Amino acid sequence: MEKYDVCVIGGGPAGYAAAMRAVDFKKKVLLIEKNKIGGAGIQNGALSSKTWWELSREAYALRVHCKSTNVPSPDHNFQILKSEVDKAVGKRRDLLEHHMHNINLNSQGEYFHYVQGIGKVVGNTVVSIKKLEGEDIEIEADNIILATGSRPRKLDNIPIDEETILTSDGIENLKSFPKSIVIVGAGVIGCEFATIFSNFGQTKVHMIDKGNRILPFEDSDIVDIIESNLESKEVLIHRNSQLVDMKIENGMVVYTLEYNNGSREIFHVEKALVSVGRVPNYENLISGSVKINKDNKGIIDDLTQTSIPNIFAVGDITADIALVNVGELEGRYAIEKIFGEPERPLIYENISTIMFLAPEVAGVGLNEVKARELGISYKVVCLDYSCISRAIAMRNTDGFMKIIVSNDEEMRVLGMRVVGEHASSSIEAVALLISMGKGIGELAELIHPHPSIIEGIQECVRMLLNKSMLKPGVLRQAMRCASYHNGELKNVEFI
Ligand SMILES: Cc1cc2nc3c(=O)[nH]c(=O)nc-3n(C[C@H](O)[C@H](O)[C@H](O)COP(=O)(O)OP(=O)(O)OC[C@H]3O[C@@H](n4cnc5c(N)ncnc54)[C@H](O)[C@@H]3O)c2cc1C
Ligand SMILES: NC(=O)c1ccc[n+]([C@@H]2O[C@H](COP(=O)([O-])OP(=O)(O)OC[C@H]3O[C@@H](n4cnc5c(N)ncnc54)[C@H](O)[C@@H]3O)[C@@H](O)[C@H]2O)c1
Repeated sequence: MEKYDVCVIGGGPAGYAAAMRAVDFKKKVLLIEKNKIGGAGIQNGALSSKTWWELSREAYALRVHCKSTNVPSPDHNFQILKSEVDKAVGKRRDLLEHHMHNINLNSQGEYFHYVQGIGKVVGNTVVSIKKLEGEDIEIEADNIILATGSRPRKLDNIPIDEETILTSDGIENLKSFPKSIVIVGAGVIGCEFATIFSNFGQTKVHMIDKGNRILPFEDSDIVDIIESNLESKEVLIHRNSQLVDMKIENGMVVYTLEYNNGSREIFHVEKALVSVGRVPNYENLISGSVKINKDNKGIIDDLTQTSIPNIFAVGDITADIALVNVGELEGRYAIEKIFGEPERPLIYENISTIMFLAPEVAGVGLNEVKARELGISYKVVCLDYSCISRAIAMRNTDGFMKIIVSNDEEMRVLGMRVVGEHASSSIEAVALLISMGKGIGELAELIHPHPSIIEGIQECVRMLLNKSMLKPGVLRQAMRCASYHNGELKNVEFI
């Protein structure tokens, strides 16, 4: 039996990151992937949906431009757009494959090994591989990393066939823009696809969530902007209603909603997208003889460590945060823990995220919803994009930024949210401050390029220190500071 220092099952972002970190330690590592390398990070998730989003933004900007110049706007050809998405996905996958191939041509080749097949843990140090080509084998590994990711959660009463009723995995089966689509689950995936379809302007989008609004985990001031932009593109958000039935009839989706007053309404649409969260892939991964602790959410881990000392779980298989950056962080962390000391603690509070909506929403650390849930006393300061020169130059002042700090003298940064153009690049300075546990003093005196969206951060922080250039007492609609304590939010008055 071939022997390895570590065997990684699953070649998505988390598994790939783990395998590459093992190479740094000069360890013999085997990476097993049953499908295509890259997982949901590339194939039917992060990269493909973001390519659709970028294309849809361009299409929307073109429509707006045509309208303002009184020129007829062109139709968007689905097949041409899809081939662009496929090209982008192919490019990223080729990069990884080229990298894997060439790693074997240089001195690191003795460390990195790859096999395409289905891995299963059959003993504490033994993995069986059902190979795509050739005979099945068993290998021995001192350490095993489970990185088999997640899949879309399905609902018992919705007949998903990935042709008419789809999950995000089935989006690639679309052959043209549907005339209409209902999205069940208005979380991150649901809202990103609502944005994409409505940006192209060829699909009437309906949205349903089990909560009474879209993005139920996000602050309401942010949701208001996203909702009103979606609605301006004629997205129908079903509120105060519950999905009671969905079926496929004559190739169409027929769904029934029940409203709060007990009345019902039936809708017909061409397609449905079900995006109600994801579930970890851990079934058929571990033989019954391997006694690993599980609960109803999946394999239990403590900072990647499972109940078996040499077996670790990283990425979406651990039922916490499902993000590429978190998967990569966990993959690298597990390897560092096995072969040395982790370079940094595994802390989830400072994770940066972007939601690719209209406009984009970027965040790091806590939002107000989470701070209240945790019973944390905080101060929040908000600045509207209408006060930021760059947004004015872009002629797009739709958005705002807010910083949340501890409600004490120190004013430690707890989190930040930005909704608007360039949101993603505005959070980095604050992400760094949070990770360093610093207060806002440093931010107030940083020099930013002009004009840039991040200048708004400085003005927010100066507002907290009562030394902003624009005075919140004058621009009450655009600048706001409030303090939250004992369940009560109070405005802070300035000059
Ligand atoms: C539509 C969508 C959009 C997203 N957008 C973003 C985004 O913008 N930003 C972001 O950070 N995150 C995004 N995500 C989440 C992100 O894609 C995942 O968090 C990330 O891919 C998880 O990485 P992973 O390696 O844990 O799992 P996966 O990417 O799921 O990879 C797991 C791999 O394991 C393989 N595998 C499974 N079982 C076995 C087995 N028994 N043997 C061998 N191989 C196996 C699978 O084939 C797969 O390749 C998105 C997800 C979706 C679905
Ligand atoms: N830009 C990004 O970073 C990005 C993009 C896409 C996905 N992701 C990751 O993928 C994960 C999964 O995305 P998702 O959108 O599937 O999950 P989600 O948790 O973001 O949203 C699921 C939504 O479905 C709703 N819901 C749950 N059960 C329902 C039911 N029975 N009927 C109607 N609505 C129901 C929830 O209220 C919630 O709003 C995200 O948590 C995120 O970590 C990240």
